[in-house]
Amino acid sequence: MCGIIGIVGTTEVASALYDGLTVLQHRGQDAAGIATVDGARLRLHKGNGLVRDVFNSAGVSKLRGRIGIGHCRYPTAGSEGTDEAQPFYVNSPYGIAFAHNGNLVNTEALRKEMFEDDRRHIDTDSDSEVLLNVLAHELQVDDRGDLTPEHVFKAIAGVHARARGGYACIALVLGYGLIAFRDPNGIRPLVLGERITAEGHEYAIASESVAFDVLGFKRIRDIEPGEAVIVTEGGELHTQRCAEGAVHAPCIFEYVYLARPDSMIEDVSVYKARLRMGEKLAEKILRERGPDHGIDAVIPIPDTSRTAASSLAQALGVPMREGLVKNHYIGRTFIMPGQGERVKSVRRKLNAIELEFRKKNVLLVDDSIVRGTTSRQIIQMARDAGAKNVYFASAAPPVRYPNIYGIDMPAASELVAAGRTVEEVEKALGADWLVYQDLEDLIQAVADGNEELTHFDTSCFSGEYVTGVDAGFLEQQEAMRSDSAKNERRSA
Ligand SMILES: O=P(O)(O)OC[C@H]1O[C@H](OP(=O)(O)OP(=O)(O)O)[C@H](O)[C@@H]1O
Ligand SMILES: NC(=O)CC[C@H](N)C(=O)O
Ligand SMILES: [Mg+2]
Repeated sequence: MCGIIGIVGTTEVASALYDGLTVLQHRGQDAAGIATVDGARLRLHKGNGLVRDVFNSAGVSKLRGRIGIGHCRYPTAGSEGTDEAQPFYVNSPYGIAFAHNGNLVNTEALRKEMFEDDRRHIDTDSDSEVLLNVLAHELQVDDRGDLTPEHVFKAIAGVHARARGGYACIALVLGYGLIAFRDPNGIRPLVLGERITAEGHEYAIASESVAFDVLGFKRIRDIEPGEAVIVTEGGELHTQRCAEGAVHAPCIFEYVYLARPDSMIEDVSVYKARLRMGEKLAEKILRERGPDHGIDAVIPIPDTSRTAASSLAQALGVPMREGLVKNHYIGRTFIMPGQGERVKSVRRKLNAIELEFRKKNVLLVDDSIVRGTTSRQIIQMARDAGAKNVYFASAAPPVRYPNIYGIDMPAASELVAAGRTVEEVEKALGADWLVYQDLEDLIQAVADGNEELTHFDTSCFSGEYVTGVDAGFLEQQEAMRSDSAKNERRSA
C-alpha cells in the first residue's frame, strides 16, 4: 500500500499535497514525491525517505501550480531505489505524471507487450511504470490531440482489459487535468472529495478520507470499482464505470492494519470496524476459556491494535492497561523493507511498564501477526517484566498466504502461521495461549458497517486470489521478493 493524493484547486496546491501526504505517511515510509503543473511545465520532486525528509519548504514552494498529485511509497515491486519513487512521468502522447497504489500480477507479460508490440521502453523494475505506459498507450490509440471524456473512458477501459491486480491510480495529464481510476475489483481504496472556497469549487482524490479531514475537504464518496473520474483543469467533473461485472472485493487488511482508524473506506468507519473486531474476538475468548478466563489485564501492542483491544477488554470485563509505550519517532515496523531493520526497531520502538506485567496474567492484543517479528519480542518482554502468564490475541485470522495486491508479504515461508497450526504458532511465538479471530467474524466486523459489501479480498488469510493468478506466479514472487532475495540484491 502506498498513499496517493491529487488536487485540482483554485490556488497553489503544493503545500496541501505536502500536508495530505504527511497524513497518508502510514501507508508508505520509503519514498515520496509531488508533481504539479506550472503553466505548460511539469514540476516534479521526489526522493527516498519520509515526506518531511524529501521536501523542505523552499522545495515545496518551487512546485508551482493549482493542479498536482502526490505519492508516498511502500515498495511491493522492483527495488527501493530513488528511480522507482513516484510520481512517474512519460511525455507521449501527453505529459503524464502518475501515482499508483497497489500491485499488478501480470507485470512481466505487460512489460513484454509494451516493449515488443507497443514500442515503449520501461526504464525500471516498477510495476507502476509499466501501468503508466499501458495508460499512455491506451490514450494514444485513436488520439486526435484533443482529449475528451469519452476518449479517456475508452482508454481506461483498455487499461482494465490489460492490467490485472490491485490498482488505485491518479494521473496528472498536462493541459487536461486529473484522471483517477480504480481496479475492477476495487481492491485498493480511493475516495473523492470537494471543497468550496471563495475562489470556486475544488476537487481532491486520495487513498483515505483522513487526508480530506485535515485539508478541509468534504468526502463525497468512494470511487467505484472499475470507475474512472476526470477532473478537468477547468474544474469539471466526469465519471464513468469503465469495467463491469467484476466482484467488488476491497482489501480487508485495510481495516485490520493499513488504514488510519479515522478514515472511512467503502462507507465503513475503520475505527468502528476495529471495535467490532475486538467484540467478536472477546466472544471467541469467552467461548474458549469461559467466564473464568483468568485474565487480569488486556494490554494492546501500540498503535494499531489499540482500538480492537479497547472493545475486547470491555467485553471481557477486564481493564485495558497501557503496558507498552511506543516511541512515536520510529515508523511502522511492518512496512520496513528488511527483516533485520524490523527486528531491531520493535525493541527500539516499544518499551514495557513493568508494574503492568509483574505477577499478572496478561492478554496481549495485536491487530495481526504476520511474520511474528513483533509478537515474539513483545511476549519475551512481557516475561522479562515478570508476567505470570502471557496470553496473546490477534484481531485478524492467521496470515498464511502471500499478499500480491500491494502489501509486501510476498513469501509464504516468511509468515509465521504458514503451514503451522495455531498450537504450533503459539509455541513458535512463546505464548502461554494464543487465539486468532475467525475469518467469518472479521468479515462480519467490516461488513456490518455497509450491508452492500458482500465480498472482500481476504487472500492472505484464505489463499483465494480474486483476480486469479497464473501458474508459477506465487513462486516467482517469493523468489524475487523474499527478504533473502532482497538482501542478495542489496549486497550485489
Ligand atoms: O507479525 P509482524 O510481522 O511483526 O507484523 C504485525 C505487526 O506489525 C504491525 O505493527 P507496526 O509496528 O507496523 O505498526 P503500528 O504501530 O501501526 O501498529 C502490526 O500492527 C503488528 O503489530
Ligand atoms: N504499496 C504499493 O502500493 C506499491 C506501489 C508499487 N507497486 C510500487 O512498488 O511502487
Ligand atoms: Mg503494530
